Amino acid sequence: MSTSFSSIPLVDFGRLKNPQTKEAELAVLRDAIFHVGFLYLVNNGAEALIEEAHERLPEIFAISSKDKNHIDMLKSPSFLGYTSLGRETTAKVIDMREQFDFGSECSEYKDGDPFWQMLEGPSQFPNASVRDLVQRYMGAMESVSKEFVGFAAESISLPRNTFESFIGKMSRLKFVKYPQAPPGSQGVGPHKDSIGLFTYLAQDNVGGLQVLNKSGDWIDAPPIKGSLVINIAQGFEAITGGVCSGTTHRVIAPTSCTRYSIPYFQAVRLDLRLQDLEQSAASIVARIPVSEDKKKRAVDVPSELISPQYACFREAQLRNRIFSHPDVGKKWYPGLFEQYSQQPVA
Ligand SMILES: O=C(O)CCC(=O)C(=O)O
Ligand SMILES: [Fe+2]
Repeated sequence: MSTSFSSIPLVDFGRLKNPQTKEAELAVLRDAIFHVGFLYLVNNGAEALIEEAHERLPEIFAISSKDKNHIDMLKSPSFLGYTSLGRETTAKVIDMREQFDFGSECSEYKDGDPFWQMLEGPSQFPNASVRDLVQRYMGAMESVSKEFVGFAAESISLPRNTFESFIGKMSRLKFVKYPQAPPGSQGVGPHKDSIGLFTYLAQDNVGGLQVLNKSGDWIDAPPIKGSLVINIAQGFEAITGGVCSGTTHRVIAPTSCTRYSIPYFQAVRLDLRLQDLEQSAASIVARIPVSEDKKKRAVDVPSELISPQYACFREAQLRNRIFSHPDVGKKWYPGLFEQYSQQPVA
């Protein structure tokens, strides 16, 4: 087994569901989880909806600035809504992308709730037809992702329901537009997804997504029509005690056309505290067969969720949102913004 991958493995959902092929496909999934942290899920059953959503994106991004501003993310302490080009930052560099962030339906923040509960709240939609599309799309992703974590558990020799109790309330969905930009521009900078268990990404046919391997080389994740690119996010990394680590990735901005993408971030429970997690992680980790490949990546970004600096997931996640969207962070969480600005992630 090579320790540094040079391509992204492909997992067939149909084969996972078929008892005749399940074992063989679980071995492919296990390899992807232990060695790569990224995979393509083909035959996922959401192909028609993925195509429909991608067909709608150009028209959705073409709505007027007035309508976009009406649902600006600045209005949302839950970091949901519209973000115009140049207002998002990753690894301290501005990302060349414009986006709408949505969340699955959940109850509103009430007076007396802990302040971090504001991370989960109502979405802002530009119109009813986008709301309908988002709700259908999130429903489909919720089913795929729930089934997928079951297979992920089985692939690493854990009971199928191991991760179910870690799934959070509000998953997030983004519609993203990367405009044509000068060569070498940052679409989104190197990062590990902080806000969930796994991310399920539907790319268009342009390309530009790259994944960091253990030798420090950037490996292309070229588009495969109808597939979902799934990657381990920091929640799953933390729950497995860092054994199944998240993989750093980035997007190089397109130089000759616009690129669109739709990432779905499967929620992890925000109320988990590091100490609860340490206990659950210990029992999970004890049952995971030892990976043959523990090699750390040569170059990497730190994982906020497993940093001892943050007491719990919600704090780590809040910090991540505040840094990604500093204008929203400053407005709603000015004290934390100041405090986190002084502290690099350990
Ligand atoms: O747009 C993409 O292909 C990836 C986006 C991404 O990595 C993210 O939003 O976390
Ligand atoms: Fe990402």
